This record gives sequence, C-alpha cells and structure tokens, in this order.
Amino acid sequence: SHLIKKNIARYPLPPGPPGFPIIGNALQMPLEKEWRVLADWAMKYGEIMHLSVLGQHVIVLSSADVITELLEKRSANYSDRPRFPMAGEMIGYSDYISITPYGMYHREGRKLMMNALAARKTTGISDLQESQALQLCRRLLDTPADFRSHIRWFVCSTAFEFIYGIHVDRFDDPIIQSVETVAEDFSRTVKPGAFFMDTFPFLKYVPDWFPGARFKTIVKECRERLVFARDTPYDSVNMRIKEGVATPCFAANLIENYPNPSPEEDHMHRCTATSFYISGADTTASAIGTFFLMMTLHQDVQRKAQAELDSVLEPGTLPKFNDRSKLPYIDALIQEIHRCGTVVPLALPHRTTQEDMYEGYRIPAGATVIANSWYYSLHSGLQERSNNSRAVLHDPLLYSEPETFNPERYLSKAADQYQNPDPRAFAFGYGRRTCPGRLLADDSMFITVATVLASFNITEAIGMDGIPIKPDANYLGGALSHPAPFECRITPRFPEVARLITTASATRDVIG
Ligand code: HEM
Repeated sequence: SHLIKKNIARYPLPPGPPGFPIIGNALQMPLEKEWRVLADWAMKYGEIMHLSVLGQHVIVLSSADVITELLEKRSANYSDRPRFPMAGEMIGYSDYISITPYGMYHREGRKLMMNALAARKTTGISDLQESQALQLCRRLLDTPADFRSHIRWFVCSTAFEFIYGIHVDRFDDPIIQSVETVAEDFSRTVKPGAFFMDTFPFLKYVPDWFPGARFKTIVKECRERLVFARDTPYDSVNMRIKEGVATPCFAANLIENYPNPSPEEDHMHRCTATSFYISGADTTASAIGTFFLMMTLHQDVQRKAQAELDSVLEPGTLPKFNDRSKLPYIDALIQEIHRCGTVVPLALPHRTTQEDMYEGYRIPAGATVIANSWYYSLHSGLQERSNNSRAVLHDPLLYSEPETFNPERYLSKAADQYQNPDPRAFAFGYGRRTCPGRLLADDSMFITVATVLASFNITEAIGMDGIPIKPDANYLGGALSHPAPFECRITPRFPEVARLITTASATRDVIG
C-alpha cells in the first residue's frame, strides 16, 4: 500500500481556477450564493474541480455521476465532516449529528433518529402532522398575511411536540424563539468560510479584550443559547417523567429506554434530540416557503394540482396521508419544489479520510468535498447565465429547460428513464451523511401542500395602488437557502372552507 500511496502522489489534483500563493482561491470565494459561482467554474473546469483555500484542499463535485461514484459508492472514505474550529469546537455544534466527525458517536446518534422516524406511521407522528396541517390552515384563514410566521410555527411546533411532547401554541413562545435563534446561528456559522475564525483557526487563541475580538462575544452568546435550547425542554421532559405526567415523545422514549445513562450518553441523547430541531425545522420551512412562492408565480400549476385534489377527495373532506398514492401531480409538484428551491444548495461539506484517485486525479486525505446540488434562479440576467453553468439539479442534460418550473417533467418519465431523475435523490444529500429526516420532511411537504391547496387559492398580493405585486423569487442564506421575504394573497377556495377545517380538526382532536 506504501507503493500505491507513492504512486497516487504523482497524479495531478483535479483542475480548478488558478489561485494566489498561500491564500489560494480564498479571495475568489464568494461569500453569498457560492453555488452560482461554483456552477460557473464547473462549466470551465469540469465535474470535479480543485480549489485551494488557505492551504486547505477543497474538491467540488458538480455532476450526478461523480457524486454517486465518490460520495455514495465510496462512502466509507467520504463521510467525515470538515472541522469547524469556531462553530464546531468553540460553540459546540460538533456534538450534533450534522457536523460531528464520522465514527461511533455519529452512527449511534443517526441510529436513534432513524429508528424513531421509521416508526412514524405507527407512533402517531403522521397523525400529528395531519392535525398540525389543519391548524396551519386555520391560521392562514385568520391572518393570511402572516403566512411566513405560520409556516415557521408549523415546523417548530410539530418538531417540539414530536421531540419533547410539548404543545406550542404561539410562534412567539420564548422557547421557540430561543431554538429559532440557535438554528439561525447554526446556518450562519457552519457555512464554510462564513466566519474568519474558521478560515484562520489561530484566532481561537486571541484573548477577549483584543480589539476586533467581537467574534469571541458572538461565540459565547451562541454557545449559551445552544445550551439553553438543548437542556431546557429536555429537563422538563425528565421532570414530567418523574411526576408521571409525560406524554410519549422522542425524549421521553430515550429517557425511559436508558434509565441510567452515563454522562456521555446523556449528553449524546440531549444533542440528538436537539438535532431534530436544528436540522429539521429551518430546512422544512424553507421548502414550504418555496411552495407558496411557486404557487404565487405559477397559477397554471396550482390549478392542475387543485383539479387533481378535487378529482380524488370525497366532497367536503380534506386530504390525508392515505390519499397520497392517488395524487401523482402533487408528488411531481413536490419534486419540482425541491429542484428549484434547493434548500441546501451545496449539501453539507463532506471530508475524505484517506487519499483517493478518480479518473487520473488525486484527491488528498482530509480534503473538504462539496457537492453542488443547486439549481435555481428566476433572476433576470442570471437566467441567461444559468444556461452556461453546471450543477446537478440544474444540469440541462438531466432536466431540459432547467429554468422552467414544470412538475410535468416527472410525469412523462417513461419516455427516457435517465431524464428528470427524482430531485429528492440529490436535495437530501449523499451517502452515509444523507439526510436522516428525509421521509419526515417529505411527509410534512405532502400534507402541507395538499391541505393548503385543497383549501386556498394563492395569488399575487395587491399593492396599495391596486396593482398585483409579482414576487422576484430571490434566495438568501448561509448553508441553507431561503426564499427572500415576499407577499402573497391567500383566500379560501369556497365559503365552507372554514367549517371544513374546524370539523376536520375537531374529529382529529377527538381521535387524538
Ligand atoms: C426539506 C427538508 C430537508 C432538506 C432539504 C434536508 C436536506 C439535508 C441535506 C442536504 C443534508 C446534508 C447531507 C449531506 O451532507 O450529504 C441534511 C443532513 C441532515 N438532516 Fe436534513 N433536510 C431536511 C429536513 C430534515 C428533517 C425534518 C430532519 C430531522 C428529522 C433533518 C435532519 C438532518 C440531520 C440530522 C442531518 C445530518 C446528517 C449527518 O450528518 O449524518 N433534516 N439534510
């Protein structure tokens, strides 16, 4: 093996944009919407590229083939995460599944999550999602203009109820606000290069009083918020178990199944519970946000989806999970939402454990490996440019006219099985790091999309001047991408909607 290693060392690194001595491509790395620039570079340098950022090897993968080969087939070597000195070690996120190094701790945490989610149909999670979707509609009925905070309420309260058995009625509940901030902190600080700290790890040793050391204060605040969000709800479940009044939930199950945890186990359980929230709420909210945005922009798609619902549902009823197999257009719509509004455009960075070879190129050990899953831009200007860039969900070879929002592309698949692959195969990441919450997120999307479209029309908001406002479909964000704030008009499809929602939720409450 020594010989093989020596031989690999002779092979070149993959091609990439020329950098400067020492800092490499650091100055060329955009701080916003990196996926667009990386997609442009990929057109020039190919599906596997090498960048050097302050001595760190970064390998960018931009096609389904190379991603499948490396991140999936060779996943044993591509499943570590880069270290984030600030976010990971100083704030403490490295104990949470999404960026914890590959190994036992990671495997155990994932297993706990996957087991809990595999049983979702029988343990009441699906029932919870159905009733939460009705609550969401009731809120949309009462205060439609606040739809963005209703979406956030929906994902947060569903997560809280499932993890801690705590019912949260209001979005401005202090505990929800605190975990929301933690999720934002995470997205901001985990983005590679977002913070100088993670680019210049030695700054970790700068004393607090040093001018410009404000990041130390930020780290301290982030850390305190994280500890609060991790322990407050978990402790309350512990308390309720002692008092004999706990309701079934993920945390209560853990506490009951492991009656005498070691301090390490207890810490791991707390972090795993919080991981559901940190990784699951913001992501799902972004995808639901894209749903509202796309419905505002594409009335024809909305009409078709509603026509399908009307043809399948008994009059006077709202959708349930049982209806899903009869709603192929709704499923195609969800696929197109994942493609166009890619929530995690660059997945999360992976890291190689050992040196590797691919098509004559050397991939160093410890390299950061980024998969460019992104597709999307409705931006004028970028629309032309986007034809020249390359990334999986945006690859014209896979999805013809990738700029067009068109759910039908998935329905005519029989014509060519290699065209229009299900975007969920990319949108949830890759290999042994693929999103463990995928099916839960997919259920949330289905029940929200179906219930909202059965009940409401979503159209452009009307400005003060009486003219409809067309949202400009811009995306913002750190590691996660969100539709920029926009307005839309949400009106009941027919007069009995209010009664329908009330009756359906009342039936649910009785069953629950
Ligand atoms: C639309 C919703 C969602 C999207 C688009 C999404 C996407 C992703 C992506 C792209 C990754 C990175 C995979 C990789 O590194 O290759 C990921 C990781 C992860 N997601 Fe999700 N996710 C969503 C919802 C959820 C939900 C609901 C949960 C919780 C139940 C969740 C929990 C996680 C966790 C724990 C990880 C880290 C996995 C690991 O590092 O092993 N996600 N997700």
